[in-house]
Amino acid sequence: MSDDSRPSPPAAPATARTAVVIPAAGRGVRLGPGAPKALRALGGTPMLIHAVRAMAASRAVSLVVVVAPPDGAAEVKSLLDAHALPERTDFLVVPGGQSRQESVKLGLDALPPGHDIVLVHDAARPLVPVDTVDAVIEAVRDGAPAVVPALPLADTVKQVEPARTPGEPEPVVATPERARLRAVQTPQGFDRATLVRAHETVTGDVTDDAGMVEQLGLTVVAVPGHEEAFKVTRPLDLVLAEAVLARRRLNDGF
Ligand SMILES: Nc1ccn([C@@H]2O[C@H](COP(=O)(O)OP(=O)(O)OP(=O)(O)O)[C@@H](O)[C@H]2O)c(=O)n1
Ligand SMILES: C[C@](O)(CO)[C@H](O)COP(=O)(O)O
Repeated sequence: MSDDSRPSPPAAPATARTAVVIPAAGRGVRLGPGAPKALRALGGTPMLIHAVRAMAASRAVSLVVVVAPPDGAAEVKSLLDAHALPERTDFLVVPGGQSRQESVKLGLDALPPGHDIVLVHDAARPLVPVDTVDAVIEAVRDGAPAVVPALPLADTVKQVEPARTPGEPEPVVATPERARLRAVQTPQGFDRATLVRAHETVTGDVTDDAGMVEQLGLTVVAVPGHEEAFKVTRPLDLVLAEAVLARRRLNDGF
């Protein structure tokens, strides 16, 4: 942990404008062969478009920056142009990098001034409800420098000594108390200056942006996540996403 002892930034004011960075540059190796994951169809529409619409559904969001596969920025721009999106929201597309962390940084670098709250949302979480997005924004407006949507776990979690050879039995070394564990989702919300500082300061392996803020020694808070905000990672997740979408369409009557 690198606590540089600087004070927490002041709370973003209630009028602060919100921008979203959507890292969408991953290949989707765990989903199996095919187009980059964000461009694969869900209910006939690219997963990325669902994620963009989910973010733009919040009236607080005025800008969405999509971080495209490194050689796919033109294709992503065409996709955004071809789909109906709210007119009150601006869209930017930038090419991404080799890791999620690098892609988020490239998205942050492209943000124009005037947005004091920044959300980071995985393109791979296409079905997050707008209430979850708004709850994250509200917690940042209320003064938290970093906010994660989170859910309690259903499984017991074991810490193991990872096998040197895949498939070998792995010794269990600890069982963390489940009641204190949470599975965290996106969008994760930040005071912009805090997130920029985290990406400029923290190096090494991190799996989410809030973890980088923790390494600055700042407090990250969790708000309730949503079961439909799950990440499409493996083939079975896509089956579940199709089912959730079909149920929504049935309920909405189209
Ligand atoms: N170089 C990368 C890697 C990932 N991502 C994005 O980060 C999000 C979460 O990553 P993940 O679900 O792991 O996606 P992939 O990296 O595509 O999946 P995999 O690890 O199975 O290849 C996704 O929206 C993905 O597009 C990105 O923008 N740039
Ligand atoms: C950011 C994240 O979605 C929070 O749960 C997750 O850590 C991303 O992991 P991935 O392996 O890059 O999909």
